[in-house]
Amino acid sequence: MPAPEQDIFQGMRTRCDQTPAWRALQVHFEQAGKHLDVRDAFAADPSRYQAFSQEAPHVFADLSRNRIDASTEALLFDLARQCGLEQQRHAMWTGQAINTTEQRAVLHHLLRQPAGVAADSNAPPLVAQAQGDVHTTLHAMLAYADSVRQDARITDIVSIGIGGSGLGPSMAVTALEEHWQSGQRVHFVSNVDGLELGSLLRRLRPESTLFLIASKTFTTAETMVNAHAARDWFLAHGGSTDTQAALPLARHFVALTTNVDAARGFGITTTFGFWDWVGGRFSLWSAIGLPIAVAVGSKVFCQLLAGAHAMDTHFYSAPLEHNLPVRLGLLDVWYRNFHSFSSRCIAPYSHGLRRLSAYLQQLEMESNGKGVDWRGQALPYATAPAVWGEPGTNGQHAFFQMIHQGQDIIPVEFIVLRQGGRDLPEQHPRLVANALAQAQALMLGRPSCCGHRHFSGNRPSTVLVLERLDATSLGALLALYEHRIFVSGALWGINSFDQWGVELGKQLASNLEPRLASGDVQGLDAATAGLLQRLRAGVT
Ligand SMILES: O=P(O)(O)OC[C@H]1O[C@](O)(CO)[C@@H](O)[C@@H]1O
Repeated sequence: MPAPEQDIFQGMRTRCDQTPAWRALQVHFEQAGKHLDVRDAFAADPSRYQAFSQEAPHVFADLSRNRIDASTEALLFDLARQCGLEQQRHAMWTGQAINTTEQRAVLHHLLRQPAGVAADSNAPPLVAQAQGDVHTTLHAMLAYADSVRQDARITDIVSIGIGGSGLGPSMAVTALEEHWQSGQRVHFVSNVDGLELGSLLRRLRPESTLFLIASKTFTTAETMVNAHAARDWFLAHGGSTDTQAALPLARHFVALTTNVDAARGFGITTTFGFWDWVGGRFSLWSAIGLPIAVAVGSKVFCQLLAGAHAMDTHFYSAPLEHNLPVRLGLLDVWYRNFHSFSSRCIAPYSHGLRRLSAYLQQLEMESNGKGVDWRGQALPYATAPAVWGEPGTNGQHAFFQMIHQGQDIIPVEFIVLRQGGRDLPEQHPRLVANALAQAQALMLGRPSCCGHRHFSGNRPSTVLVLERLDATSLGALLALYEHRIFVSGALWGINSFDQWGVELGKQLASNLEPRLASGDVQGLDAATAGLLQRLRAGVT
């Protein structure tokens, strides 16, 4: 941790609970906020829908069914200003090392910035250097992606990576299915459970398979185990480490990593790199996005970047009062810290967005699931909610019962497309009607009925509207979520860009794996020892 005198946030950042606005919000919540009924608010204000709608690039948001009014939002904007949100945003944008526990800048927005934009005059030299490196790597990666798409010998691309090195690319490739045109199949392997890779390898031929090993560090245990298993399979089926051989490993394995040396040690000669200022969960825009570019082609990949850049510009330049990531991030703080809502449901009414919740779980919970502030001091308030969901309408027939009538209030985020996809377009209105009906039912309820048919209503939801599910809209939507998470993290005073919480489990797993073979339980707690003895029968 940096010593206090090195605190780069000195004078720029105040923790939310130490501001006058926080205390004003507490009073407002007790006196008005917790009693707000959205139905009454609509009755009192015919322009509520307009007042709580927000246009942003490629995304329209209806916030009107949330438990807020103009005075709530005004206090939340005060809170943002008193916490130094604008200064923190500027610090991120200009390349200050705001990831203080790892001493790193946070510059994923540069990955989608067009070439030729001048760096801020206050930015450290790293930024101008990074801008050049980004475009050099992007051109090389896109040229390679297009060459793979034209290579008739390659039928299957297998991307091996986990967390940020898997979730984003697999979600985006799934979402952009209508753009797959090359006829090649793109597979994603994350789990160290041999079933995932093993069942896939049974269907592949080494001469027509390209493996992309996606790992920022090139040390993540699951990815390395799977990469070595793929390598063993390749070599056992006619492949060779000799670059002159008929089936050279060097042509069928490519690395997407910041650790070029480790990739070389693995036998890989083609590496697309990125930089320590790209966090894993923010990396789909970098070389980690190569599987996306291979699936949809360079042109569509550039549209994804352009959509995200449009949202970046909005986030950086729109006044807080008209800034969609800011309004959503503030709503998240309001719900988590004043209403004590502990989860948020993501309900994309789009089959293409079926992997979005899984992606957002890492983005939000790994970023903001923290218990200490940037100085390492314990927080007296809650941070990230649990984020979960399923595409509509499937969720309606699974867990929406609880959202309508359960004891917990769970804000829902509906994501709705104005235009459906090319398949069975006549079904799209039914999908849209269901999304609208759910939001309507949550708000209106059916208070006149009692017993089992009683719906209390006043259950909050947000509706995000995209014109259609294309690369531009997707890029904007994902950047919206990235920035919204930045906003709530900035107010909570946490480091949204590290992930120390995953370290302990990794260390313990590497200690336990050899014990499963040896049966040595010395020094283990009784529960782990007991289970290890029970489970080792299956692994020896
Ligand atoms: O890309 P790598 O280095 O393999 O890491 C994969 C994932 O592991 C984590 O470090 C921890 O789960 C994530 O933050 C990251 O996205």
